[in-house]
Amino acid sequence: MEDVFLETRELTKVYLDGTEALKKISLTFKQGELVSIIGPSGAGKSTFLRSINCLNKPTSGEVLFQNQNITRANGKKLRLIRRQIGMVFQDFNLIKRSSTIRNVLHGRLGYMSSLKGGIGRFSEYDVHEGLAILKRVGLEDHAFKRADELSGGQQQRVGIARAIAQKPSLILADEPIASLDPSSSNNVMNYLKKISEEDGITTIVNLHQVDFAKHFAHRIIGIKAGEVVFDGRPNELSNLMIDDIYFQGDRTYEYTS
Ligand SMILES: Nc1ncnc2c1ncn2[C@@H]1O[C@H](COP(=O)(O)OP(=O)(O)OP(=O)(O)O)[C@@H](O)[C@H]1O
Repeated sequence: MEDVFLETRELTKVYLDGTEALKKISLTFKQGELVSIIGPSGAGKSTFLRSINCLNKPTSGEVLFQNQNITRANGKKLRLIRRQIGMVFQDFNLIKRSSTIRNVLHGRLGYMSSLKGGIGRFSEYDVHEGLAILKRVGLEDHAFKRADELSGGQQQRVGIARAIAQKPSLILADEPIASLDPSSSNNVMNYLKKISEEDGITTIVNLHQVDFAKHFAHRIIGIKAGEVVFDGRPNELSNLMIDDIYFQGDRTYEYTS
């Protein structure tokens, strides 16, 4: 079991209104794998991703990250664990009026004293680092533009760059391409995969588009009504299985593979 990097044990989330979003999800993840989570709307994908770093506190069960129990951590310990986990969001979550590079350097804040971080001062080393990271996502020429002057795909690449600035060993991406056109989606997924492979970062990506999951992920996990109903390699995910994951009585979903 030594190559288990991240593990969820019977992870359960029941919201205050009684919705059972996750039902005892037990999974293990290896270092460096790119895993896509698929499933119909309301299946529990976001809840699962957000429960991993306790942004959404699980009701019961445990998350073990490099043998550290995140679910029992709090205060400084939780902050130190979270620093190793980069998040990428559907709506990018950038500071729109700030420059691209400043957004990227926000990923470094977890490494700065709160005083320095609070007034937003970055060292020459940080700026140099920020430019190098922007180069990795092909945005070095946009470093000093305002974030809201960039296209959606470029903004999401800034989101990825900000996550890398954190020097994470795990990236959690919640629907990173849901608001992008197919060409930008392809571009963003290519960068995410390249960085995950080059840096050996375990990456878990929630995706609505099954064809993107099949193309980019090493492994696909299908979640339906809070339970894992598929866990395998992209080539093991048959159309029948996709039907089974998404079928809710009316077969209204679409997939293109
Ligand atoms: N804060 C909340 N309070 C109550 N129920 C919630 C809350 N957040 C999510 N839920 C419910 O939990 C279930 C899982 O939601 P979740 O957002 O995790 O699904 P999802 O698979 O990510 O959906 P989508 O693909 O539409 O984003 C749904 O039934 C949802 O309505």
